[in-house]
Amino acid sequence: MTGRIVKALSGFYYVFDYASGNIYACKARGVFRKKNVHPLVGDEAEFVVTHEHDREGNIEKILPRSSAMARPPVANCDLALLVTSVHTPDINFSLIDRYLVVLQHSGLTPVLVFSKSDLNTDSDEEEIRRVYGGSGFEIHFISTVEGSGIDELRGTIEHHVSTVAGPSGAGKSSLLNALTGKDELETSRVSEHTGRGRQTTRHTELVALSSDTFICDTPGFSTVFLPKIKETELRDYYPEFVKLQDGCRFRSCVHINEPSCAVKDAVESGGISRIRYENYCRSYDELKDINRRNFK
Ligand SMILES: Nc1nc2c(ncn2[C@@H]2O[C@H](COP(=O)(O)OP(=O)(O)OP(=O)(O)O)[C@@H](O)[C@H]2O)c(=O)[nH]1
Ligand SMILES: [Zn+2]
Repeated sequence: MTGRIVKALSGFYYVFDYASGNIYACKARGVFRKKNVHPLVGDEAEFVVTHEHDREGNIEKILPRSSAMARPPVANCDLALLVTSVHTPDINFSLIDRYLVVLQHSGLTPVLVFSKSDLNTDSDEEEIRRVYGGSGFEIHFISTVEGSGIDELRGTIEHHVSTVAGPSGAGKSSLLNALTGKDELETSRVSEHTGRGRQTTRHTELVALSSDTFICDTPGFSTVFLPKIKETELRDYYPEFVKLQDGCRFRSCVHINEPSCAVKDAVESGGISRIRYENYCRSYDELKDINRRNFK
């Protein structure tokens, strides 16, 4: 049988069986011993059922991973819902643009989710579309208070393993609750050992929304440092720049001081958002600085 590990706790791996939708509590001794593989939440596993009645089994094999993140520790995630509000807290374009670089560098496809749309004016949303409309990233406006935009987002994450990222107070937990139908994912659970008190350390779980749609219940990427890349690579993380770069005179153009630069021309003519471009220049300088210091 084949399924996906949705939880790891106290030596058991909980495997969601693709065929039945049942969850089996599995041991993975053979996998450890023979292959020295440490299964992760998100891994796809071949397993055998040892006790059908108790839904217990044994993992025989971990299928090849396409990716693995550190925080939260999840394998095979491919989409990141980047949740930010326009008001309360106020939008921070520079932070969003850094997130977009970090998420792509981690191998995730970012989806821009602007939360709390019940607080937005029409002109707020027009501005967002002016800044990100050309970026190629998918844009959603949602409100968990009004329940708007949630169904469209459900369509976007279908057939994917998604994680939620974004700054504090953006509405990540509220969105997770709306998508999973669970209440208060974030409320600390009562300790199973003592039966009292509040567990502060949480374990990461994937919630199965269908047999091939999973979402990680622990928001990730709470801090965003630019990845360790060369400053000349940064341009590759701005899809709207990549689209135009063949029009630059120099193939190595980083769109800053070079003459005949199609990206700079597009900023002047309004085809590329000046906000995006200025954030790019700032991050470029920052990376250049870091790389120069590390080289000395
Ligand atoms: N007006 C409005 N408020 C919302 C909406 N969604 C969430 N909020 C409020 O925004 C605040 C933060 O929401 P959370 O879901 O806890 O945000 P979070 O991103 O998980 O926050 P952290 O745990 O700090 O990272 C709460 O007071 C929510 O009630 C929304 O759609 N509209
Ligand atoms: Zn250029």
